[in-house]
Amino acid sequence: MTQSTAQILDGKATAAAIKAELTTRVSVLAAKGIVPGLGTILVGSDPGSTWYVGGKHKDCAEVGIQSIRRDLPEDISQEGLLEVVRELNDNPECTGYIVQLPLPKHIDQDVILEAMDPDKDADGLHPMNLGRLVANVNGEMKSPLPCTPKGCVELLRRHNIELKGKRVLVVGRGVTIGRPIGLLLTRKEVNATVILAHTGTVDLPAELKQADVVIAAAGVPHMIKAEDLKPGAIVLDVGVSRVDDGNGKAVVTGDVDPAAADVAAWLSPNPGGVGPMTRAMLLANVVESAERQAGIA
Ligand SMILES: Nc1nc(=O)c2c([nH]1)NC[C@@H]1CN(c3ccc(C(=O)N[C@@H](CCC(=O)O)C(=O)O)cc3)C=[N+]21
Repeated sequence: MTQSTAQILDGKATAAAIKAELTTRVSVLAAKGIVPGLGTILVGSDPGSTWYVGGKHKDCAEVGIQSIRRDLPEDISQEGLLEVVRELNDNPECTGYIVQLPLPKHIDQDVILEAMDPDKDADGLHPMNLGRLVANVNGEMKSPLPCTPKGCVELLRRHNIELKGKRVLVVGRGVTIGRPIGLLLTRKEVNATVILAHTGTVDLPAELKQADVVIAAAGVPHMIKAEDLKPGAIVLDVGVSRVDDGNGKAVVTGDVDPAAADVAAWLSPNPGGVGPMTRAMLLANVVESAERQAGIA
């Protein structure tokens, strides 16, 4: 076995630092009589989703954000879910909210996301906010950004890693990461060159070999092999899969083969990398939106 050489992109420590900063900003808002409130809508009782939603409420308590929870049965109708969406749109205590994904198959995710008030969209997944991200390549973004892409950019920025002029390969075209992240990375303040690979890509190893930066967001356990990477690459392992550990216990597994640590210059661990950053960026979106509503930002 060769020795691991990659430096760690520590999402856990970085997220803790961001949460401390957000706690201060929440107390500034509190002094003006404003309490940000995050709503969550969870449909069904998938253990993974239930765990994520629980984590979001814990995070809120840590930084002083109020949280509002709507747990709904798996068999709720689309109209029933829309009613809850409208209730949170109109609820003044809820300054931002998320609908936990995935939704059950009988519900049209696009209809639900479009029914949200874009100003309360804490995930940055409303088509209005995704559209604003498409339209704006320069200057300050005044609308919420998708949490995981925002977390990736922030994780690199806080490790002083510049992407200007670098060739970035994004693997995966999902709406929460793969499709929006290129829009962020090609903004003028980042200036990366981005290639988006997906299951229709013909020669993924050839693309990987040329990439200075790899953002692995396919959700396929260990699909990115160490031998395919360019030596010295910067690798963000974003995919999350739950895999049986052989003893009937589910363990979180990323998209990147652990041996990548011998080839990459920087590697975000999974767990402990982009996941905690996603959670921190959700809190940041809630605070930023409350600041905008208060006329501070
Ligand atoms: N509307 C919506 N917004 C989301 O942001 C969203 C979603 N739906 N559906 C599911 C995915 C997944 N996701 C994660 C969040 C945190 C960790 C996280 O903090 N993971 C820890 C612990 C991992 C563990 O032990 O389970 C870590 O990486 O260290 C992971 C994954 C948000 N998602």
